[in-house]
Amino acid sequence: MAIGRKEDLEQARAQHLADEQDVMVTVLSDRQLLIPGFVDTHIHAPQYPNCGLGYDKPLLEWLQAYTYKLERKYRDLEYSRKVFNAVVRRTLNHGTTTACYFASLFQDASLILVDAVLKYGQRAFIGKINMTTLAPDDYVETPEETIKLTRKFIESVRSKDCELVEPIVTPRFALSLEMDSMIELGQLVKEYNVNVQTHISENTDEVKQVNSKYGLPYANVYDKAGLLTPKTVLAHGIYLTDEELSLLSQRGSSVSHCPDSNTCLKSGMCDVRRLFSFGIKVGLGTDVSGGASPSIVSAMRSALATSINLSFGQKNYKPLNYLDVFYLATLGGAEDVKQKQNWSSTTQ
Ligand SMILES: Nc1nc2[nH]cnc2c(=O)[nH]1
Repeated sequence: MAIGRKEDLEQARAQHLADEQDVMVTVLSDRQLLIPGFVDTHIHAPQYPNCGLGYDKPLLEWLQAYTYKLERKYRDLEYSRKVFNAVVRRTLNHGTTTACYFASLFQDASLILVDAVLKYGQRAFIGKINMTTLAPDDYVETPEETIKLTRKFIESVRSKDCELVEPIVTPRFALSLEMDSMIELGQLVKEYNVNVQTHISENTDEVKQVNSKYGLPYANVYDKAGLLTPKTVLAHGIYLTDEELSLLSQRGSSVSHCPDSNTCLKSGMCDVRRLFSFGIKVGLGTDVSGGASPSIVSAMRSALATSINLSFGQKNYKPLNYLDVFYLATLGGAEDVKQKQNWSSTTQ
C-alpha cells in the first residue's frame, strides 16, 4: 500500500502497473482522515451486556454483585454466540482492529469468541479466564481444571493456524487464584511462548488484600509465578510503588491504562507520565464493562480528562495532549501487545 498526496502516488501507481499488479486508488475528501486501527488492550467480552450499568459499587463489590452473575450465563452457548458476535461488530465499528479480550471462564464459550473474531476479521488475543477462588461456588474451577483447560484452549486456538488470533494466558487477578496455580500458569506461558494478561493495583482494598494474602507487593506476586514477561499486559496499575514500576520495567511488561473504568468504578487516577518515566510501555483499554463504552475514542477522551485532573494537584505537571492519547490508542497499544510489526508507518 502506498499513501500520499495524489501527485506523489503517480510514481507508485506506474511502478505497480509495470509489475502488472491491480491498482486501486482511493482519494479522500477534505473531511476524511486515514488513520491506523485502534488497539483495545483490555476488554471483557462477556461483560458487554452490562456496559454502562452498576457503577454504584467499587471493584470487589461490583464483581460479586453484578459481574460474576452475568459471566455465569456463558454456559449457554447460544447466548455466548449472540453477545460475542455483537461485541466484535461493535468494537470494529468503533475502529478497534486489534483487541485483547478476557473471554469466559468456560472454554467452549471462549472458542465461540475466537470464531466471532475470525468471522469478522479482527486481530485478537483471546484468553480463557483462570479463576479458582473468591467467586460463587458454581463459577470457579478446580486448580487441576484451570490448568488442564487452559492448555487445551491454547492448543485449540493454535490448531486453527490463523495469523489473526493468538491465545493469551489470563489469570483473572491475584485474588482469583492460589500461588501454586499461578506458578503452573507461568510454566504454560514458557512452554507455549504465549502472551499474558491480568489486572494489577486497580483498587486500594484489592491491593491490601493481595498484600495480606501473599505477604508481597502486588507486582512481586506475579513475578514469583513467572507471569511478568515482555509479553505481559497488566490492566490499571494505579497504585504501583516505584519499586514495583522498576520491576515491571526490568521485565519489559506493559500497562493497559483504562481511565473510563477507573472513573466509573471510582478506582482512582493512573498517572501515565509516571509510567513513562520508568520506561514502561502503555496502551489504552476500554475495560468493558468496568468502562462504560466500547469505544477507544471515548477512552482517549477519558485519558485526557484524567491527566488534566492530575495536573490540577501538581505544579509543573504536563498533562497528556491529543497526540499522546492518539499514540496510546494506536502504536502504544501495538507495542503493549507486541504487534508493532503489523502497524503502518502512518502511525509514527
Ligand atoms: N475492572 C475489572 N477489574 C477486575 N479485577 C478482577 N476482575 C476484574 C474485572 O472483571 N474487571
